[in-house]
Amino acid sequence: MTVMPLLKAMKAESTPATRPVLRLSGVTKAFNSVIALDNVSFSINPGEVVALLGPSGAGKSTIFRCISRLAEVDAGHVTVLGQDVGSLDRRALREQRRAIGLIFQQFNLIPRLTALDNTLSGRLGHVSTWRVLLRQFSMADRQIALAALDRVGLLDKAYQRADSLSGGQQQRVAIARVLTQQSRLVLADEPVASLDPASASNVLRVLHEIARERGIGVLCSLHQTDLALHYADRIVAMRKGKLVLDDRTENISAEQINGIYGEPA
Ligand SMILES: Nc1ncnc2c1ncn2[C@@H]1O[C@H](COP(=O)(O)OP(=O)(O)OP(=O)(O)O)[C@@H](O)[C@H]1O
Repeated sequence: MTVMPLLKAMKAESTPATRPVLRLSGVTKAFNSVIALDNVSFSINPGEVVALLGPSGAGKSTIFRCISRLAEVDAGHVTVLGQDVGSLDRRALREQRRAIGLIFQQFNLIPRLTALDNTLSGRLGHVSTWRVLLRQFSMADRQIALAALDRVGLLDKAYQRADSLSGGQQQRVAIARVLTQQSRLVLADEPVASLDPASASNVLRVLHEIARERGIGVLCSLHQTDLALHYADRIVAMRKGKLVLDDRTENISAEQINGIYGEPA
């Protein structure tokens, strides 16, 4: 099968469900005397890009950690793809973590591997671990990965080492990996913080497009409010552990945005 028909087939099978892919209900988390999250509730629907804003120390990283249960909540619930994260046993938690696509500020690619091999590592949840370790991927897996690289505009770089790519290109490989993983929820922790403005826009545009196309819900922490207003469907803003704004981007004024960062947190 060539790359394009496979890409269409992947689109067809990923019909968006209607229930939220992520829901936080009354999530509270304290570290000793510091209340990092104070009764935080919001949800993300399939196909929706939600920008998570807030000054340093507002609680953004803690939200990511509670979603992947790297931190246990003190109260409230986190529901990922319909499952209460807190109720999962170790095996179910491992499976759920594999279903969540992760995009980090520092790309987290394996530098000496090609763009294609890095993209193929997104098949980890779909094929046995030994196949991944020995890089024994089937032709179908390779086609899925090549289609994903094509989608992010990097098919011509498939056999180039990751460390020879620009930052923006590496981040697009990370998006291709998420596509190959066929995740329905993507957590992007400051994905464009280390990119120049043009590359940052390009990465967020691709992220927004694939969210729409595949019905993927994206939670993306950002420090650049202009990019959030341009590429996010909704903005969720935190301040001192409290959720202070949750609205569609088109309803949000410059004043509201400035208010998030107004005084030091
Ligand atoms: N492991 C920890 N131990 C103690 N305090 C913590 C821990 N993790 C976070 N905190 C505190 O919880 C609060 C929220 O921190 P968090 O890292 O979630 O903020 P943030 O919005 O991600 O900030 P930044 O934008 O700087 O990354 C801060 O006051 C922080 O000092």
